[in-house]
Amino acid sequence: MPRAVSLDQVSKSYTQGVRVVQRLSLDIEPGEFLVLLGPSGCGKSTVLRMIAGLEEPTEGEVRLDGEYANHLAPAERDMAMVFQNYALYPTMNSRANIGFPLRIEDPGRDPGPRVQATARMLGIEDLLDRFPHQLSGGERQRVAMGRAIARHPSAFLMDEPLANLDAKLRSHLRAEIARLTRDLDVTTLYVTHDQAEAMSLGDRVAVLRGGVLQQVDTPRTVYALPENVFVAAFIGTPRINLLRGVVLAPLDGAMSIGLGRQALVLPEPLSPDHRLLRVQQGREVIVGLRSEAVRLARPTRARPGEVAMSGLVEHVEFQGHEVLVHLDTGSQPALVPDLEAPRPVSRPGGRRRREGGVLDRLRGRAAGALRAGPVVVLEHPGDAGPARPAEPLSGEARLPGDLIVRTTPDHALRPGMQVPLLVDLAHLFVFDHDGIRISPTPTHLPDLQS
Ligand SMILES: Nc1ncnc2c1ncn2[C@@H]1O[C@H](COP(=O)(O)OP(=O)(O)OP(=O)(O)O)[C@@H](O)[C@H]1O
Repeated sequence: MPRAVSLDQVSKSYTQGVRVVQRLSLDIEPGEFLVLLGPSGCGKSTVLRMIAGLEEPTEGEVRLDGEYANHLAPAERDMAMVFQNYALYPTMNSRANIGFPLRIEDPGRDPGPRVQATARMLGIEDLLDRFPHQLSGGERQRVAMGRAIARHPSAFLMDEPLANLDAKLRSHLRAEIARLTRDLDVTTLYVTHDQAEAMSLGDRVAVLRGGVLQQVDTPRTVYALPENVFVAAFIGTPRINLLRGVVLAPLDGAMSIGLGRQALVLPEPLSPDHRLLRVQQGREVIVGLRSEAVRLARPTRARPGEVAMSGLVEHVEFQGHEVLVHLDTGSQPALVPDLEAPRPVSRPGGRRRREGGVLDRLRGRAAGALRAGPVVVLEHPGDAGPARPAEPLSGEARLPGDLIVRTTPDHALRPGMQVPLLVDLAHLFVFDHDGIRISPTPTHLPDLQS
């Protein structure tokens, strides 16, 4: 039977006063494939290890099928773990590696038939007599999977199992893991920092930042309705364009969002989401435009809901089937500091290291504004001392230009060209200065009690 796994207000501190996981609540349904996604050091493995019983929560409850389980030893939890480094016994061949947990579980029983059936399922029958050093990385990971599957556990806990493999093998094994877990009808918690992996595997994706859960939902929803700017920036390639804007809502004129030298004029009649932006009049916001929200086309080609802008080509990135055009539109990018930075979320003595005056003030103001905790992203380079570039996401460096647009390779584009753009306002995200989504309307309103 697949297991229900619940975390209720779980926190973990390794050092007094430093919580690497903060009041995390999460319910994983029996048979569900849930991916825990976040940058390095955000506490993903710690969560997995607490569920496995390898770490004890400092506060809160782990429940298995609704039963309190904090005190249960790993062996009593009926779960199997698969790690990034395979963790195979070097002196045992694949047959013995896969059969090992079966022999521990029931020394009197011959593990042979179960090992053989597992190997057949994974297509590794011809590898059974080989030792780990005689296997490639992908083959080793298959054997490690076999060892986890053979026991017929009620849950799989996978910690970046594909991280050491090349891209092609990764995508192949990803499909295999999806098929296997579906066929075996087993609850799976899968840890990764690779958003593409998370999106392709998960029934739901839980995004963690600094030990705090930001959002948990289906891949489609976290992409289409990110609750805050961190989730928006972490999910999707190329990374969402985030621009600093100001809401302009004159009583006697059209509403617009000023973006430096240009403005997005919101078409009349205003949509319900855009109407709600009126209360932000005069306030600084963050505008999020995924690359599919903007296209290179003349104003005369505008479809309903599209508004015109223009941009100066700064850099053209040829990718074969498409081209990424980096443009200067005269706006300022909103940076997302610590997107990738591993760091403790609090320090002994209570206060965090000072990272910049405005940033700290905003972070304080945002505290408690969202169940996920503070998500402050609007950086004022002028106020915060020397400007710090945003941390690159998964190696993706932010190249010149404030807007990246995807287009087909048949456009002859060169740096220095001024090009017309159409922005589809149906794909416009607006986040407030604390980084919380205000348009489309948030699904979770701030909890004023907390
Ligand atoms: N045993 C430990 N003792 C002290 N600190 C620890 C211990 N294990 C983890 N940490 C710290 O806890 C934080 C979260 O670590 P964790 O391994 O859970 O993150 P992660 O998101 O899985 O990172 P990665 O993707 O890099 O593996 C990090 O700051 C890490 O240094």
